[in-house]
Amino acid sequence: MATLLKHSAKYALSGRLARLCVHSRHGGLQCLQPCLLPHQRSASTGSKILVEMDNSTGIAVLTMKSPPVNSLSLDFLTEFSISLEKLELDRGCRGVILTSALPKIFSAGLDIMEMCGKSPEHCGEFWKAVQEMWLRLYGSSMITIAAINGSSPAGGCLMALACDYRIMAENPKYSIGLNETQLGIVAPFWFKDTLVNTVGNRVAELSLQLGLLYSAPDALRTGLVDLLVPEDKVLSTASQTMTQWLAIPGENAIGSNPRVSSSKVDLTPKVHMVDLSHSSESMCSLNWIPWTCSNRA
Ligand SMILES: CCCCC/C=C\C/C=C\CC/C=C/CC(=O)SCCNC(=O)CCNC(=O)[C@H](O)C(C)(C)COP(=O)(O)OP(=O)(O)OC[C@H]1O[C@@H](n2cnc3c(N)ncnc32)[C@H](O)[C@@H]1OP(=O)(O)O
Repeated sequence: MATLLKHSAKYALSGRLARLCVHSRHGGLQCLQPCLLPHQRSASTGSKILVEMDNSTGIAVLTMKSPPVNSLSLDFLTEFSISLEKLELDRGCRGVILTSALPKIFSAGLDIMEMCGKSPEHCGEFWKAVQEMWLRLYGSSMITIAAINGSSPAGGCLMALACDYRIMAENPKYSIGLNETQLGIVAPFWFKDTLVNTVGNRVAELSLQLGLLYSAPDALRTGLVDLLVPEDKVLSTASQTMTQWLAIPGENAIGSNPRVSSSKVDLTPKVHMVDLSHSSESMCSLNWIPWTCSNRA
């Protein structure tokens, strides 16, 4: 299922985002305002996300800047997906580094306020935006690297897992993991699949059943992250790593889409986005009963 979703991700725009993108073409989306910086750099900043594009390297840095904890609200997720889609459509952009402007926090995951006392319609829209974020990141044809410079529980961890590579600050106070069961909720199957793809069945099984949050060193040990570096080196290491990844042949490979790197599969649209909001494990489904769902990998 994850593979299917990944393949469908790049080309599928669900309702809200599609509407906003059309809206933006008419100049109505006020949150993304481009401005030019020296040295072939350009930047666009919304209220929650800063995108800095270096045209000489093809590397964009997408910085989450939504205090206090970069929680994934509907507005945040919408801005995030739009930003990523813009980069996806920019043929000059080949790699994206995802990081946080906030001290000590990468992302606190889904915004709890979005999940309390809201209408079913709002929940549906919110949940669709969560899916969209994941589909866009996981299915991106760009190289994606998470520069994890703070704690990253639950949905924050999912964001990092959806990237191709994870570099974390080696601060033992920072933690990362899918801790949903500790909150009395179940990580949906596609969260689970993303974790299994990274750490394997047994580690994922234990992580999900116990809702484990790993310290940075333990995250490295389990394979949840790929590299630990001193805090002040997270971003520079991510840039260096990105440069190495981008040097791998791919762009001119026979039959390849010039935008799709060698590490990515053919993303020719074949299927449309699966509406997970109607799945039995979705928060919006009438059948969604958290304690009956299994997290077994
Ligand atoms: C909770 C679920 C409700 C029911 C949902 C029902 C159905 C859902 C079905 C399926 C969904 C399954 C998937 C879920 C994925 C998720 O992401 S769930 C969210 C999980 N997130 C967390 O558990 C993170 C909780 N936060 C923390 O651990 C810490 O805050 C932190 C991020 C490590 C930061 O710690 P620190 O000490 O620096 O700061 P504070 O704790 O003092 O927090 C500061 C400030 O931020 C607010 N806040 C923290 N996390 C969130 C959040 N996720 N959403 C919104 N707001 C958050 C916190 O309340 C403080 O606010 P203040 O008191 O107003 O200053």
